[in-house]
Amino acid sequence: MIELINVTKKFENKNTIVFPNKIIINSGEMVAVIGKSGIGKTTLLNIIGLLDRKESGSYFLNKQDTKLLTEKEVSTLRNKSIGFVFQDFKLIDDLTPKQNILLPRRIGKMKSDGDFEKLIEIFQLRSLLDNSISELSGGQKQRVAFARAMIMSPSIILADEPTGSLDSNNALIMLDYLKQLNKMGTTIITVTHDKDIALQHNKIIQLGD
Ligand SMILES: Nc1ncnc2c1ncn2[C@@H]1O[C@H](COP(=O)(O)OP(=O)(O)OP(=O)(O)O)[C@@H](O)[C@H]1O
Repeated sequence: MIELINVTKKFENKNTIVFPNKIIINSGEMVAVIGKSGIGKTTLLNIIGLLDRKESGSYFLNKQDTKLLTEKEVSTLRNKSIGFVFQDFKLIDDLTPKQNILLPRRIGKMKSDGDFEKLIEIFQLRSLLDNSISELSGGQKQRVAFARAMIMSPSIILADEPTGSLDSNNALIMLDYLKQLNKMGTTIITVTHDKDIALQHNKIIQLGD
């Protein structure tokens, strides 16, 4: 369970974002975060994903006050429990798609490849595994990013505009992947500009008016 109480984020240049007083996301929910450009959607994902810990207010993750976690605890939690799909994918160009997908397992010093085979089937990546990242289309990069986000079987997936660079057909396929994951119990939090995509989630969090 994710619980944010009176959270605000002040950037060094004094930009301040005030989030709703209470944001509660239960385990197993599939939630869309919407709101106009610049309102703070990505910032919210960064806070929930513990990438940004300099917010004020309280953030409880599974009843644990995240302010009390050490940096080491945070990086273990992030690697094991939270999968990110970033707006710009953040794939590593010097690694192949296969190496990118397996990177969290290597960082976590895991000997097995986990669900690698299953994920490359789901995301139809077999023929691309040893290509260069720069040769991939936006949609292909997005599928690699998803497989990497899921390789640790995280309990939470945070996806920033996961359908942003896809045509409408592939956007629906991506949404289906998210729904399948959610059916298996994964909490999904999707930032999206697309009202139709948002309406396919169980809950919508609107930032701003
Ligand atoms: N590192 C930073 N330093 C200063 N201001 C920042 C920083 N990151 C974000 N901001 C500001 O915080 C606000 C929220 O940014 P954020 O990226 O979270 O918005 P968003 O709702 O995700 O926007 P978009 O839909 O355009 O992606 C914006 O006004 C942005 O300029």
